[in-house]
Amino acid sequence: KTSKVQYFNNPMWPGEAHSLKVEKILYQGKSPYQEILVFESSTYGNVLVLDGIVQLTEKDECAYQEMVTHLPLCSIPSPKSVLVVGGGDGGVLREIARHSSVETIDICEIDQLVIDVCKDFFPQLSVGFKDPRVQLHVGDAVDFLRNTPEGKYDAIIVDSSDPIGPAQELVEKPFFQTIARALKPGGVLCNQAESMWLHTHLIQDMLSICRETFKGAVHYAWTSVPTYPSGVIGFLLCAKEGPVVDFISPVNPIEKLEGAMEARREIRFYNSEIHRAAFVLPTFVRRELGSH
Ligand SMILES: NCCCCCc1nc2ccccc2[nH]1
Repeated sequence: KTSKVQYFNNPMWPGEAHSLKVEKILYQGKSPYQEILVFESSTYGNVLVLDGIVQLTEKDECAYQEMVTHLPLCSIPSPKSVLVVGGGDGGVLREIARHSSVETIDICEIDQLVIDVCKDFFPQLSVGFKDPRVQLHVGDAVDFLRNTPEGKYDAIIVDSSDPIGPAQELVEKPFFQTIARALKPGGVLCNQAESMWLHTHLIQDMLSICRETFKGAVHYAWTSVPTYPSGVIGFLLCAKEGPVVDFISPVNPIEKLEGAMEARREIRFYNSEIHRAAFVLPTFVRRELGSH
């Protein structure tokens, strides 16, 4: 029995649909923000679907969670305070916790039901919430950041769903301005930035907003996630001020993390070479994004 997880009319990837074989539906529900589905797939472990869009599978979540976290955190010497916007599954928290320099981890997730469901069905992601440095704020990140003091964070990670639905306002200029204000002078932002195969217009819009808002380096990076439409997803890395951070080579290599053996053993995707490679772009992307 297979069920089409993606529908042909999804505006994010019109005309495309992706299927995973469903062994068993584990949870179906609706929060005030989105429909939530969890099922056991035949070959990718448990799968989390929000409004019909695959958010993560147990098999390939590492590619996304590790890259969205370590690309920014390994690009600054000693991150101490970090904010996660979205990320209710806990995977980014799990990855941040590997950085012993980090002292405080704030997370602002709008949907409590996503957090509860992931605690039940994705224990190896929601383990991130157990770290004593984590402070959970359930609510709208736009309000949260408006009330955040200036210069509070070394790094902000926007682990959002797509800009259709609850995450629409997370790609607009005012939001990026509140992020820039909340960052410390040497601070960095990393946010989910769609697919180079499907969304170069959206990426161009985000890039130009970020180049106006952040005075430092702004680069696009990408990774492979087989269960995402087009098989890739990208990230926008922005430095609040220049020229200290260039992102291209990790100044805080993951291999040097204290207790590296422990931390590295659990890491399944990210390493310092993959970090460098992530910023290398295909020719059509350089052309369309205006290679910087
Ligand atoms: N926090 C999960 C981030 C991914 C959300 C779902 C998703 N999957 C995608 C595939 C290609 C481009 C953008 C995408 N957005």
